[in-house]
Amino acid sequence: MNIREIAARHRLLLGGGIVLGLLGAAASLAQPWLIGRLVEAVAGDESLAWPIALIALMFTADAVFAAGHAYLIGRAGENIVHDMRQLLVGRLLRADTAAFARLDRGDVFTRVVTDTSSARIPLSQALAQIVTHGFTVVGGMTLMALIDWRLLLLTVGCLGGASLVSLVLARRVRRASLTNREDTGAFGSGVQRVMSALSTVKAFRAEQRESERVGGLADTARRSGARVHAYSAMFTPAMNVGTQLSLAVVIGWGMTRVATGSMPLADLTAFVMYLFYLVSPLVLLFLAIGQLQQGRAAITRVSELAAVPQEEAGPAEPVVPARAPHAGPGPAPAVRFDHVSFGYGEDADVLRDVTFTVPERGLTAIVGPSGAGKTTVLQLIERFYRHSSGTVQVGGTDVAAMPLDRLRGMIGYVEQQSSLMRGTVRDNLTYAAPDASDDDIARAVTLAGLRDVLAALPDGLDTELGEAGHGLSGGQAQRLAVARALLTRPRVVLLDEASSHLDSNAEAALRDALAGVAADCAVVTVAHRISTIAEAERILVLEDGRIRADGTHHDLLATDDLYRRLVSQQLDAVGAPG
Ligand SMILES: Nc1ncnc2c1ncn2[C@@H]1O[C@H](COP(=O)(O)OP(=O)(O)OP(=O)(O)O)[C@@H](O)[C@H]1O
Repeated sequence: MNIREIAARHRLLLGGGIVLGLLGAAASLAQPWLIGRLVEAVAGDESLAWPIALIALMFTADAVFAAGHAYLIGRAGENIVHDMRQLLVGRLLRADTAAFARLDRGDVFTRVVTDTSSARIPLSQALAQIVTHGFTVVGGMTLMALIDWRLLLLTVGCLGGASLVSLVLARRVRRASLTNREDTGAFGSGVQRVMSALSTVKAFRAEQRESERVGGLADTARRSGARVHAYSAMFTPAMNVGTQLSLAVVIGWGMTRVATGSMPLADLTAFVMYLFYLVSPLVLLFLAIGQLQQGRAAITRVSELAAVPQEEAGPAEPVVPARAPHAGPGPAPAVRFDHVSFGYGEDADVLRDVTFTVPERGLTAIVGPSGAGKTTVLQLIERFYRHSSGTVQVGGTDVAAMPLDRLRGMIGYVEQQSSLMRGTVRDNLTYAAPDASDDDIARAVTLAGLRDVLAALPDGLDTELGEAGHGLSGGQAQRLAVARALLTRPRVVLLDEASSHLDSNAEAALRDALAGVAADCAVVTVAHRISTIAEAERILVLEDGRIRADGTHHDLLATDDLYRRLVSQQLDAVGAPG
């Protein structure tokens, strides 16, 4: 679905609004003509009751239709904004991981919140105004031509010049407002950037520098916004000059003709009234053209974001391979990599010809120097990225042949950085299983070694956490993330251990938790701590994107230099034998 289809979905409301607008315009166009008849009735000493009653009826109809028009168009506009926002949020949540990573968060925020609001204007308000005011202008001019075409030519001559100036201004407004939208997006990005790293800003005493930098962005947005207002502000005066000029000319020449008897006074009165009635729709028509131009810039920005590449959802049902993928005895391995290679974008491969198997149960640790590709392995299991060659299997099935939803339902992922959200501990814990029973929650909490932590919190499970789990220590947050991953009883738990060191109590709690979990399912952990490494039944040593060695802690200590080095670095870091 694209933006125009969204607008088309609300065509009934829009159409209804436009019809009411046209009826209102017709009612207002009838008024000068009726006033002309009133002047005739006064001059002819006829009854005034009918002309006055009709004029009152037209005023009332005009007001009622105008109110109905504004309501229906406003409502259609809000519906369009809502649908655009839903479309964008849906597409962002299902965006391809690599494409999403390239987006600027602040700019995305501006597009979803502000640009959707502006994009509604050309699709509802400006569109309706162009139709109804266009009708009033054309209708008014036709009636004026019927009264006196020579006076109309004079009027068009005076107003035409002003209209040309307004059209030029409309184009300038569009360009200025596009720049202003970009500047506002840049300001949003600047704010987002500092807000997401506020403690870094404080720790490096960069408050003043950042405040000047973000202030500079706000100033750029102010200046381009002022330019939009400067051009917009010239619209009405430009039209006013045209109107005043045409009024002076029409009254001057018209009165001369009335004096010579070649034009009835009633016709001149009606003509001058049409001229007055025409000015406001004409100004609004040009303003609507300006708004249309401004809104087109917003539609472009919304459409660009809606085109963000989407993650492939995989087949609706698992594809049954011709040959059973797992031919060996016993249950299928939890995870299997078979000659897998992968690179981010055009860059060189980060993983090269990686082959390993993770058994159905137990703890498998992945170790290796920084940048070796450990986190990337976990991300390929989750299918955040597609590997370029080889096969990745989870539970004996190729991940490419599985519906994405089912694949991720089999996995519990604990990220390296705190992945908690603002909300209560319970909200965070039950994120993947909102209907989890109290028993299931208690089990996950116990397995993750969180019972004592929860007991010490002021409101237990209902304690409110701040942004990114603010209110818990790093170790507690990590164990809460483990409990969350366990709640759905996944087949495979992926844990990306933070490289920072927890205190020894927290470390022991996490180690016990992992041992408990690994008795039930497969745990694959990127391990930095010697305590985790030593606990693992099997260790994969990754170096520069390749599996260099695998085996138990003791085997590897005896056979692999890099492993010995990694372990001794860890021992140095913790200052105690593992
Ligand atoms: N989103 C990404 N886009 C491009 N390159 C990336 C991306 N993520 C990681 N890389 C690169 O891939 C390589 C492997 O990164 P990865 O995060 O898997 O390493 P790691 O072994 O987990 O490192 P660490 O122990 O420091 O967390 C690195 O060279 C990194 O620069």
